[in-house]
Amino acid sequence: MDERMRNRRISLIQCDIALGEPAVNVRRIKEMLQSAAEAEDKPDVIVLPEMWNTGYAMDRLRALAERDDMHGIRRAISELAARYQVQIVAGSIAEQRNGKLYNTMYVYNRRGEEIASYSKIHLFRLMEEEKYLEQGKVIGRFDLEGLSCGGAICYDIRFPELSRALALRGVHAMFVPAQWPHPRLNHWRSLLIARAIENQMYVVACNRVGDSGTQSFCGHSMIIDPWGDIIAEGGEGEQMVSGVIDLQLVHEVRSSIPVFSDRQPQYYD
Ligand SMILES: NC(=O)CCC(=O)C(=O)O
Repeated sequence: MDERMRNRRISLIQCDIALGEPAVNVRRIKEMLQSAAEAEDKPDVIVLPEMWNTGYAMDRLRALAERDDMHGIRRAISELAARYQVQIVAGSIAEQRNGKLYNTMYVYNRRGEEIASYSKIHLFRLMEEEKYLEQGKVIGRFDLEGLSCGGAICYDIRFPELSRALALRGVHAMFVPAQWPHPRLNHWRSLLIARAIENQMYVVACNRVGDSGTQSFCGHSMIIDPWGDIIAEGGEGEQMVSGVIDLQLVHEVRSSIPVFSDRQPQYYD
């Protein structure tokens, strides 16, 4: 196997988000994407956090959420992916489609083509998502140059059924954009590690930092390998968190403990 296809460098942009300021956020994210893509150790994949265009400005979301590319978000990310020939898991954005609001992840290949989207399935009541957002109805699967990937957005990681459904569809790496606040840092870290161990897959999770209203977001973006070891972890400030993932390790872990052949689904429902 081509070594570059096997080992991939991933960079997570752990950043603050300006509440209800899409123009500010788009400008900052474009700058950060550009500097990530121009880094000496250029990543194969760049990952962004959840709802990075608006933050949780829920009561103003109908006016602020992206519709008809009004802030040029999808076009801008696509152009950056193509210009730097880098793959981008563009976190998620608040968007309006057919009059409904969604929290949606978009994914771009090195040619700037939009290859997948996933709208958050499990809406988080503590941040009033269920009042304002429509839930997604389809799980998110995509392929990054031979790496079989899945998407889960923040609260989704509390539902092991979703990551297991992705694993059963052959996923090797689950990407998790998030806006996860204190005081639940231990849940964030433990759930991500558990999802990686139980599904024997990489978990690549990009959280935001900074304060917004009463919330203080805890960062600690992480790349976790299929054995559950943390290969990169951020602190609580703005930073790039980078690491290399190796598809071969997924196969090695899955053959050392054959969890998928030992499942007994006839007893689970
Ligand atoms: N944005 C979210 O989905 C937050 C989820 C969260 O904080 C949790 O504890 O779950």
